[in-house]
Amino acid sequence: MLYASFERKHSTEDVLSCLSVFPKSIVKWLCPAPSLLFNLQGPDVRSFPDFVKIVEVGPRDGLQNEKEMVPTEVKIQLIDMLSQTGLSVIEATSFVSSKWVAQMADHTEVLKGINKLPHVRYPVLTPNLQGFQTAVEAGATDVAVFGSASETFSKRNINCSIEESMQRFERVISAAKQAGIPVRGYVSCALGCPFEGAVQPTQVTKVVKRLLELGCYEVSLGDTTGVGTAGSMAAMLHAVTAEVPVHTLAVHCHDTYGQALANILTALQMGVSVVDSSVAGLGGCPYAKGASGNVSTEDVVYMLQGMGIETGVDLSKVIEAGEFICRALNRPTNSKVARATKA
Ligand SMILES: CC(C)(COP(=O)([O-])OP(=O)([O-])OC[C@H]1O[C@@H](n2cnc3c(N)ncnc32)[C@H](O)[C@@H]1OP(=O)([O-])[O-])[C@@H](O)C(=O)NCCC(=O)NCCSC(=O)C[C@@](C)(O)CC(=O)[O-]
Repeated sequence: MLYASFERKHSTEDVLSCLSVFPKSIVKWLCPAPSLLFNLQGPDVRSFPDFVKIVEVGPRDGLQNEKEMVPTEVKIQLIDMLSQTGLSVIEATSFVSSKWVAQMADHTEVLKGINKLPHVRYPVLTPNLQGFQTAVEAGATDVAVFGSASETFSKRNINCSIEESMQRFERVISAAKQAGIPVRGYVSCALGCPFEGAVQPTQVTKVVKRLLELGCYEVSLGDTTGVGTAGSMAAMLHAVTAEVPVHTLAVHCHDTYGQALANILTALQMGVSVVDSSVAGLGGCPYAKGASGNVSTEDVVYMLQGMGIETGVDLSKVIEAGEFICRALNRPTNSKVARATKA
């Protein structure tokens, strides 16, 4: 493992120079755009953060793709178990149309049924004003809007163009401001689109800037189908952080191609300190066929612990929550750490 001998106190330059001893052929194999990653200099290179905020998206992103309806009480118990792990943000559900995502139709019951702890935030997805209003009636105090860097994905996922989505979000954000509710933003397809293929970093930057200008406090960059590599993550973040402060960004990596941890590590190296993940690696997007789950929370916490980076999260309790939901869904965990721990 390339980063096995890394200690947080080593400078990024040390790590990069250590990596450069690998033969070019291995480097090429590891990363299709090694020159970008290994030539990071100046503002791109930062020291790793001392603390990483983990945004748990399992109850929403993890469960939304389940074909069989997951009982509402199972969703509630999962969120209540996750609330006991030290996580400070748990995305609870989404107020989308049940004709589009039937699995989230019990959003109100879920949000009302969970035992909300004062130190935990429970954001919910709200694609439009209608969703926002229903969410507020159900007691939401934190919401998220979700856009895309790809026109085709925007149309398939939320039935409108990117420009139309921004107009919808403007209305949501304006209503949220009046209600004193913070709004997070997502940009899907930040590293590639299942319909259009490559997505230009300049296009991602444009959508991120727009969401921040509208009033989102943070924008999560979604590798929706997990096609990204350390090279494309570095290239995209290089472009985005040239235009917006890095502390306003989060990464949201699906692990379809097994690249998620490497991509997260690259993002941390470039100053990102907010990481989305899903307990047991559950999930996938119903409008991105073939996309597997998010990176598992267990694997992210394990990696960060090994690097001496604080998360405030108790790994064993997350593993317990993962075991609970995998039992309920009758399937094995996608977390390698959970599997290894059990073995
Ligand atoms: C956005 C809409 C609603 C537009 O859907 P639409 O059909 O264009 O909406 P509309 O405004 O034309 O209204 C049509 C009907 O939907 C109803 N409607 C309208 N809005 C709502 C609402 N909020 N909640 C409930 N019902 C709603 C509305 O009342 C009406 O009902 P009818 O008169 O026909 O009975 C739809 O496309 C939708 O719900 N899409 C959600 C898709 C989704 O949830 N995708 C997964 C989440 S995104 C994701 O996973 C990616 C992410 C965030 O994780 C990051 C990453 O990995 O990249």
